[in-house]
Amino acid sequence: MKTFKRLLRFATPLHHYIPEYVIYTLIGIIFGMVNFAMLIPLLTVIFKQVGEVPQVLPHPVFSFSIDYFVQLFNYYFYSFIKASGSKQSALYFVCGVIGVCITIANLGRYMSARVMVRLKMTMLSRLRTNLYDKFTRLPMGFYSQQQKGDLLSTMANDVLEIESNVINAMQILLRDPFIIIGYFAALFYLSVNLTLFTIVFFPVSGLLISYVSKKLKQKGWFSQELLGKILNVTEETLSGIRIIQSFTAERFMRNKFAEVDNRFVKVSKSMYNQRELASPISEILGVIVIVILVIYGGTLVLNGSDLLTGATFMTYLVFYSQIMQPAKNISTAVTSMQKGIVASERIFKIMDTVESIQEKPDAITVNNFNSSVEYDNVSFKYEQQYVLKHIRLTIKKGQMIALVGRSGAGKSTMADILPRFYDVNEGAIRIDGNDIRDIKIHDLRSLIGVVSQEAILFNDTVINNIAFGQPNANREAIVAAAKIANAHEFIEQLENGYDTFIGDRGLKLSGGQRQRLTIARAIFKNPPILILDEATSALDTESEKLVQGALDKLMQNRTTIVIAHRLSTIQHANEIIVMDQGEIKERGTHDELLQQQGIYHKLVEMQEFK
Ligand SMILES: Nc1ncnc2c1ncn2[C@@H]1O[C@H](COP(=O)(O)OP(=O)(O)OP(=O)(O)O)[C@@H](O)[C@H]1O
Repeated sequence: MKTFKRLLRFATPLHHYIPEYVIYTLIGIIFGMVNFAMLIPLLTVIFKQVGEVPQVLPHPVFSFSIDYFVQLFNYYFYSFIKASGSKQSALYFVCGVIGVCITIANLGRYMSARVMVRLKMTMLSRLRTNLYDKFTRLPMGFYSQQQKGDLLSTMANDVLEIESNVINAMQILLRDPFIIIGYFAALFYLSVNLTLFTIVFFPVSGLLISYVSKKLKQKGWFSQELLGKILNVTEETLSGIRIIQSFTAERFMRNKFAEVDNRFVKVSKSMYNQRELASPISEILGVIVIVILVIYGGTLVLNGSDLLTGATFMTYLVFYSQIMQPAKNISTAVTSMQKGIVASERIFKIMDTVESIQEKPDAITVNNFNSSVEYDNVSFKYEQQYVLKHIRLTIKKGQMIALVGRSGAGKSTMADILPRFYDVNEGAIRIDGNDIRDIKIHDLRSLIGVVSQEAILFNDTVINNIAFGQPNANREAIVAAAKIANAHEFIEQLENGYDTFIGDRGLKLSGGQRQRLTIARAIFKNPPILILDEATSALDTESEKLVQGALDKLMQNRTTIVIAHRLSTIQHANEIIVMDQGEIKERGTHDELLQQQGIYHKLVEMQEFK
């Protein structure tokens, strides 16, 4: 119930929908019932049971009761026969009333459905947007523990699940109980005896249905989780298709896929089988009651009892049959509601994930970088083990610092903690003397530009990729940035120049071209502090020259941290930091380090040897 209430909050304010919905629904129900009530006069006319037309026809005095409306109908019914002098015209009159009632009832239903569509769309759109916002805010640490497929499944399937289950169920649960109450009132009006008899059936079927739905809830969790796994394998396959094909690992991946798929099929089958059970159970119970009803009521009519005429009994049965559908709807709605609630819980679990990187309420505004970046006794761990230990490093404005060391030494981690992708566990990082945790996150990140090994681009035009996040950027400035990044020439040769769509993740471009675009993006952003994470390591020599040239221009007049494997590119660094197992083992200029004959010396020798 808590989850459901929370879900409803996404559709607030509810008074924009509920009163309107109730009015339209009541119109639908009342005119639907009047429509069936017309059966009594219709059958009476057809079976020629209309008695003598009374001579005096008093117009009934208004009161809000069924009797008033029955008398009003009779008044016009008999006036009509009297005026035309034939019972045939009474038939036309009844049919006319039926036609009008059907139209109004359906109009009411349609309008109430429209209100629900409005509520549904508002709620789903807010839910999706909230989830998306959360995705953009969640820290890197969250993503290293979560699989992309699971998150995509939440955005696509769970939201859809809410659409198809919760909202439809809500629509039914807000409407059909009223239909049932309305029809029961009419049934009581028609025959108290018969109705008391049928009422016993309802709680019995209710208990059965709630038992089935409870079982369904557990499986709902499980099957969505498995669906997420299917998406994970698919996503992995699509992004690694080149490797899968070249390693001829298709069969291996297929087996992996088939394994999760089979488990999903098994769980889904059993879940659907149970869900399907709800409907036949209620149907069988329903038919049993009707049979008993027909025997009991039919006997009364056959015995000529005063309690029930043939026409009333027939109408009673029709009214009763109208209860079956909403009753069945409710039972199905309860089970789908459970399934939808499970999906909502999954969405809320993500929404409730604590954002470990928080901005202090009194965070300070920083617009420029003036003197230094300082790692002051910084220690950091992702999980149990520290991967950075007591790091002390000061980078003065305009300096270029290079981080080198074996794979896993902690170089990328050093870079990631500067824009607060992760927060340090001990010590502090300071920019111009301010602890970065005291600075507004937006301001901090605006000071820093990152060019990483993997060129991350978006499925958009060249221009929007360079001026990423700034839709109204100056075109000339963009072109100037591309020129500095050695990218202008190849962009010009693209089909639509700067307006060319570069495909999913920039797949229409070569590796070097992609990298130069990311450099152009960094140049355009023009941040005072730059992090270059092995930006040239994935390129061939020709491409590397172009990219390195672009990088050199990018680094001019900037404070730069370079993570490099190719030591030739960092010989001019103001300071080279040699890291190993999370610690700084050596530091100094290229020449100083060579003289030390330590780790750096060995690394250089190894590369020269290559
Ligand atoms: N998201 C993560 N969760 C847990 N451990 C991590 C995570 N990222 C990195 N590590 C671990 O932290 C240590 C340092 O990793 P880091 O990526 O900083 O090294 P690196 O020096 O940049 O290596 P490389 O040169 O191979 O990129 C490694 O032992 C690595 O296994």
